[in-house]
Amino acid sequence: MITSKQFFVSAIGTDSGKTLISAILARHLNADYWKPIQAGDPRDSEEVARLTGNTLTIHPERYHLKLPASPHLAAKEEGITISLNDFELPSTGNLIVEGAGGLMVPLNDDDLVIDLPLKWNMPIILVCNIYLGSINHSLLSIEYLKNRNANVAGIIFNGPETRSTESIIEQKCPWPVLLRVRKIDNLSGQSIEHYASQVKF
Ligand SMILES: Nc1ncnc2c1ncn2[C@@H]1O[C@H](COP(=O)(O)OP(=O)(O)OP(=O)(O)O)[C@@H](O)[C@H]1O
Ligand SMILES: C[C@H](N)[C@H](N)CCCCCC(=O)O
Ligand SMILES: [Mg+2]
Repeated sequence: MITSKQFFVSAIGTDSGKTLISAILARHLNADYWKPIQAGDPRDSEEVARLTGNTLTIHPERYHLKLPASPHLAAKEEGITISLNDFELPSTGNLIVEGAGGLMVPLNDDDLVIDLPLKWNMPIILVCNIYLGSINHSLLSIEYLKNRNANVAGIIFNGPETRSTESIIEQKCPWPVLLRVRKIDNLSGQSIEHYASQVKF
């Protein structure tokens, strides 16, 4: 029996590199890509298509909201209430699903981004980008994943090599580091290939 590999990519915050890392993971697994909720433009789906040379299947967003904001707010602006029941996982093999912002970003008054992978029992990959303040944001996210008893495949560091930051997060994190992505000067298919060959699973 062939088992598919499906992961939900979340992060310690927005603008953390989830889209870039989703492209790397999708390339590594030859997986489809799906961004269920896009708030604002440009669309992450277009960036993943560009970075992977239009070779992968990209599933259409369930919501493409105009306002570049938290989904609960962007939806409210358009008179929409997002419900967890609105989302149906694409029926496919390997799949990378990208969240919006971080784990606790609200979809509506009750549900959060993390409720999507929990509903699907989909392993989460947490992107920890590196900046002053990211130790706290990473450890809070890790504690919250534990608190929600989430199925977590591992974490990925994104940013300048900072051993002191990475080692304290690794010490306190029960899941493995799957990849370390450094600043890429010209974001291209080639850089995606380079990192895709380094993913540890
Ligand atoms: N390692 C890196 N090297 C160069 N640029 C990067 C790197 N990581 C992220 N970026 C750039 O930083 C910006 C934010 O990254 P990205 O769009 O992937 O964040 P995100 O987590 O997907 O945000 P969102 O929550 O909106 O989906 C983008 O312009 C991206 O190309
Ligand atoms: C618009 C942005 N690029 C993301 N798609 C949504 C980020 C929501 C962040 C909400 C928050 O944590 O304050
Ligand atoms: Mg993104």
